[in-house]
Amino acid sequence: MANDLAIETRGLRKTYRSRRGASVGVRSLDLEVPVGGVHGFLGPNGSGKTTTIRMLLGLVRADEGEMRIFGHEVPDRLPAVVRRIGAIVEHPKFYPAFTGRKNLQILATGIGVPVRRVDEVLDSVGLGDRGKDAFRKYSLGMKQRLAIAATLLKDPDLLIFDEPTNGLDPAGIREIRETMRALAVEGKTVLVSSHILAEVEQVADTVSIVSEGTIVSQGRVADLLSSRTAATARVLVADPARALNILQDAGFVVRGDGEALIVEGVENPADVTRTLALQGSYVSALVPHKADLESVFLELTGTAERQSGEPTEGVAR
Ligand SMILES: Nc1ncnc2c1ncn2[C@@H]1O[C@H](COP(=O)(O)OP(=O)(O)OP(=O)(O)O)[C@@H](O)[C@H]1O
Repeated sequence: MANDLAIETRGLRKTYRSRRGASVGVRSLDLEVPVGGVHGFLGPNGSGKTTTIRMLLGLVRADEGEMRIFGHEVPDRLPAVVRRIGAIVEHPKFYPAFTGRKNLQILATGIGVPVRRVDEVLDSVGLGDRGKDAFRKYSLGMKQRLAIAATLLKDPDLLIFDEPTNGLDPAGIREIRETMRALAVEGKTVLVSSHILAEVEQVADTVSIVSEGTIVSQGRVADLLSSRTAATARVLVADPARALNILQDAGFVVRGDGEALIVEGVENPADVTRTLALQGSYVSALVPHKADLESVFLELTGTAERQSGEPTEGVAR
């Protein structure tokens, strides 16, 4: 297994059994999360993200497969690596009447972390000047950032956040996103699960896309997109009707789209501009049509959450 991975799973399988029958949590799940940066763990509801995270943290037992965190086999070697992991899996409990700072001081004392660390972690999540306010006065986004601050007390190398933006408004989502980005800049590895692609797309360096309990694609966001770049170009010219004929005569598959032309199967955009220029038709703009992560996600998972009217940001469950 590779050393440059913060998390690695091989052939992970978990089936939940009850009197009502069996339900597959994950099946042959091979996850690879590189060290450093934000990794988006993406998939529709029920695709197995929480099950995977709970298995990694030793909260649920896998039926089959291997898991490693920073090279340590888990759950067997979890004690060796647990100090390097901070996780939010469920809503953490804080005392509503105590200030954010007081809540963290209690936690720090409980886990043997120097209390001076509290102000550092409040600063890290942008709550430095709100630490003296009572927890009950916090917005949902601030509550969630306090939860993130709590996971930072031990100064872990790996942070695992399961749907951290659930229930937050767009401003809260943005704050969490900025917090995750800042953690990645500090050199941490952040695994963040979400079923709302737009939340993760802007912040993730790498992603894995899970569908029905198995990984259907993973890697750098840029690579995932470029591997699926449709070789289609949108071309603007002064005289589209004439340019359309020129390109058709040269063998291009082309159609009109209002003032523009859409040219399919373009391996090299310069071929289009050269062909037109040779006939005295000059291109004013040529925009390659790239796939976005949304279409890749929909294609791979077969879901259409946004198309069914679900908001791209905000509460979604
Ligand atoms: N405790 C459980 N008992 C029985 N089935 C379960 C249990 N937990 C999860 N499952 C099933 O396992 C599958 C994966 O669920 P999981 O919660 O891991 O998905 P998820 O991707 O985290 O989805 P969500 O975003 O809705 O939390 C689902 O079909 C779910 O119904």
